[in-house]
Amino acid sequence: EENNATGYDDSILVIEVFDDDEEESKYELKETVAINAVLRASKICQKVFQKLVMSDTVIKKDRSPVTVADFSAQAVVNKILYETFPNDLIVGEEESGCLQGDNRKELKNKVLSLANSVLDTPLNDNELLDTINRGSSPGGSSGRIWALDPIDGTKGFLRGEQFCIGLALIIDRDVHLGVLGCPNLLVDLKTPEGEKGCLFVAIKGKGAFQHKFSSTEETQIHLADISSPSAALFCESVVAEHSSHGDAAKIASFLGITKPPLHMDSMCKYCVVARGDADIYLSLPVRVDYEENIWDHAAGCILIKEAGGIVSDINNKPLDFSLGRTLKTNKGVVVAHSKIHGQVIDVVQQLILKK
Ligand SMILES: Nc1ncnc2c1ncn2[C@@H]1O[C@H](COP(=O)(O)OS(=O)(=O)O)[C@@H](OP(=O)(O)O)[C@H]1O
Ligand SMILES: [Mg+2]
Ligand SMILES: [Mg+2]
Ligand SMILES: [Mg+2]
Repeated sequence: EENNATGYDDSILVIEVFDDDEEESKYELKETVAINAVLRASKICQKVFQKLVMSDTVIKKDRSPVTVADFSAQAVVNKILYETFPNDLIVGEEESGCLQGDNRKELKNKVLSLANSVLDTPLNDNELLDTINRGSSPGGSSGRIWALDPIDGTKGFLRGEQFCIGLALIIDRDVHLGVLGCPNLLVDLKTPEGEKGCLFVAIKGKGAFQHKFSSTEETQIHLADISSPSAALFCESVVAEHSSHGDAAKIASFLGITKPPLHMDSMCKYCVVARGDADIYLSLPVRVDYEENIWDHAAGCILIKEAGGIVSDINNKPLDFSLGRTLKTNKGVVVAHSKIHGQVIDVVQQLILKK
């Protein structure tokens, strides 16, 4: 009934939201809260997609798109985190600037009713912007910091392709938890007509797991066992401005890779590598001045580590999540099974660093 204001369709809700008080839950509080928040945000994205109109998307200062779904997903996750962990910091991608001003009232109202359509305790008009802006923490090297991408791969979302809701908990510079909701990702890539909607959970020292949105049953996931990079399937961004497709093609050819790359938006790339559907993920700098954001990598990074892989930058340095909102000392990302990561890095260094 809360949806009347938006007219958004509530009939495509397939997610069975994890219950906070589910007794047999094997997850700790921080894990249950993060899963619950990501599933509710995923639900918003699923139900809004069919109804999106042009005016639901705004172009930000950096010329990237943001939609009502990104804002309401961030509001929902921030609200749920704050209810249980009021002292934790949040580094979230979005801020409320675009929702302010008289000409943005309609947009703001849509964001509010969408958020409230999945929240148990609704936000009021005055709370919305502050709740979104709770994601403005500068980050840093101590304490509990959540890294949130309310929609990673907004361009993929708008195309009806891959995107994800990414949430990670960083404690004293180390990622302890990663939760990724991928509403458009096939549960099994080999069954294209099959079910879509996957939730990934990685807990430091405990492994990486996948759930279907339609069930709370989990399966542990691992990278595919691979001994030679030549047999690898590699994935990279759809968007050539985000990752150099030319450099990736050269690296692949040097490694003897013959399979064409899998183009996919968002941290879904980390997910498909983590569960063994692809073997390598390359994000290769296009611009020297671009700093990667922590919310674009933190959840994916722990997922890969817990599934048996290695994540580094192109210089083979681990990603450093303790330096603020961006990965100031890292360039690009190279993900692969621990057995072949070294070989991939060797070729990356020969080809990219010497150009
Ligand atoms: N220049 C540049 N270089 C690298 N990455 C960039 C760049 N510009 C943007 N972004 C971020 O890429 C996020 C989407 O990921 P993609 O799957 O398109 O690309 S990538 O694999 O991360 O390169 C996308 O995240 P969302 O904005 O959440 O969609 C951007 O934060
Ligand atoms: Mg964005
Ligand atoms: Mg992103
Ligand atoms: Mg985003």
